[in-house]
Amino acid sequence: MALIVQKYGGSSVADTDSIKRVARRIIETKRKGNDVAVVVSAMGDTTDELIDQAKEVDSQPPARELDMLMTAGERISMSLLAMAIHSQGEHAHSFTGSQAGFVTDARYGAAHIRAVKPDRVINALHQGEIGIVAGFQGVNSLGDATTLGRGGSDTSAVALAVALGADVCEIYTDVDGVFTADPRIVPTAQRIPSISYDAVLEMAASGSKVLALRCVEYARRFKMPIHVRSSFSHLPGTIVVGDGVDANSIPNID
Ligand SMILES: Nc1ncnc2c1ncn2[C@@H]1O[C@H](COP(=O)(O)OP(=O)(O)O)[C@@H](O)[C@H]1O
Ligand SMILES: N[C@@H](CC(=O)OP(=O)(O)O)C(=O)O
Repeated sequence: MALIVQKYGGSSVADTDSIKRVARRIIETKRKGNDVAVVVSAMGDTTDELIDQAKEVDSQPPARELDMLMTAGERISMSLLAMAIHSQGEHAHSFTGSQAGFVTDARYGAAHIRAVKPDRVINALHQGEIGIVAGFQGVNSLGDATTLGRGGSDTSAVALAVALGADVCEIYTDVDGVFTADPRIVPTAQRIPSISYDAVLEMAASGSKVLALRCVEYARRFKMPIHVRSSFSHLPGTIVVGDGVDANSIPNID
């Protein structure tokens, strides 16, 4: 079967009921016979709330401390998700960005991934477990926690998918894929069934926030297929691949 990386954004894990729902979805993919590694974002607006709290105690928080604080959001969701999976009868093991081998440069708040060495995630998969990785974070050469910039979990997911040699990186969100415009603002927007990296990069560059720009650049560089879909439905979503690649060749599209 396939090796699938699934990323669940904050909108998909906004509360504990949502975390249970996402756990069911992950287990469904695993029980179809796939190996599954998951990247998870902080619950709902947690990252914004953490930043607000930082500013309440220090109007100019040191970047190192702000990153230390922000990485806590994803640690909450990753461990709750591992527990929800456990309670539904499967084995899961959660990892911080550092534990999952995300080595970055030292730019707090806007760190760039230098290397991904996910040995512990690979071991978990070999044990038949589901690996859960905190998105949006890594560790610098000083051993300090770093964050990748807002929306950085998409990039974490593609980078993990590339490092694991996954067959597809599925990005789960709260809309049914990539649309011609933001479907929450433009009700007549149409879902795009499949789209090239270049076309989605143009959309991201012109302000569409459905996928982070760096995540698409990373996917294009390593030819990693991305499947954008809703965690609230089983509708087909949007496949993002290079020109000439058959979108139907991507696993787990039903
Ligand atoms: N072209 C587009 N297609 C789909 N969604 C879009 C588009 N442009 C903007 N969006 C918005 O992106 C949102 C999903 O991104 P985001 O809120 O960051 O989700 P997540 O928490 O899953 O990362 C959707 O709710 C939608 O309003
Ligand atoms: N939690 C981080 C990282 C992230 O990517 O979140 P989301 O996947 O919910 O956009 C942020 O809010 O920026």
